[in-house]
Amino acid sequence: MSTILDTILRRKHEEVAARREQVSLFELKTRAAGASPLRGFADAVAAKIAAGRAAVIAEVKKASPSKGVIRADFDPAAIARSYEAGGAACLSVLTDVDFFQGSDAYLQQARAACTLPVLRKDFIVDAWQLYEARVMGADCVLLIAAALDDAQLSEFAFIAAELGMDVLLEVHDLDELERTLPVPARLLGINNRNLKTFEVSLQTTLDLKAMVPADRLLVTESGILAPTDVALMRDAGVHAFLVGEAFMRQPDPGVALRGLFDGGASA
Ligand SMILES: O=C(O)c1ccccc1NCC(=O)[C@H](O)[C@H](O)COP(=O)(O)O
Repeated sequence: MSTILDTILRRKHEEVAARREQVSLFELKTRAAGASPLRGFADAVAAKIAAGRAAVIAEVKKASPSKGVIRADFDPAAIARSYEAGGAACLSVLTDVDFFQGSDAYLQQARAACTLPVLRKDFIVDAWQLYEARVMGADCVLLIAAALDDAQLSEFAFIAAELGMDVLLEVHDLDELERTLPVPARLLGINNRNLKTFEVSLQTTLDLKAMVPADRLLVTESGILAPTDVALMRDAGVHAFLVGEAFMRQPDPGVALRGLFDGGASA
């Protein structure tokens, strides 16, 4: 049976094929060489943790396949400024159009409005998208183990590194975690959301945590909604968080960030 992830990936291949018709890889590589200077994404996460704080990767997310529209009044620049004031380490900006109502322009607007490093949150299925990510200003890209084979994971991580970008490698189960062990990436995300069923369980991070190599920065992703969720993770030694919905549903996302991470402990 086809899952939502299968549907997203099928559509993403079509979308990238259409985009490649518009801009050649050669042209994109030329543009990438002149892209805006990199902001160290993994360094920003590591710095927060080294200071004893939670490292919050705050997501700019208008809608999702599981929840529909999350934030109708959507101003990426204002959200980015609010997140920076609220103490975020980094931003994550959805650029997928069809399933998340995201946009490349949203990433550019958010990044231009603050000094934070930015993750391009999308479904990377083709190396071409890595150059595209750098051209639009991304400092980090997401590589989802469930969406890529072993060779692609290694090749895409290598190209991202050549472009100077950090990689957030995302896994959801032990098999995926083991597949990522040979892949060079500082950030290892454990997604609490099963992308095939939408089921969310924070237990996913707690179960896999012990198998994550000590040299990776572990990021817990999805379903962090309450201070008790933050405390559960921090007590288990997890100090980096990717959070979207909990902030996007509040009038001021940066104030919500401070509230969720204990009145300023993340700032
Ligand atoms: O959010 C979804 O519904 C979704 C569905 C299918 C694939 C990916 C999906 N989300 C991507 C994410 O991983 C989250 O946006 C991110 O971790 C933040 O999660 P949350 O704090 O629960 O908004």
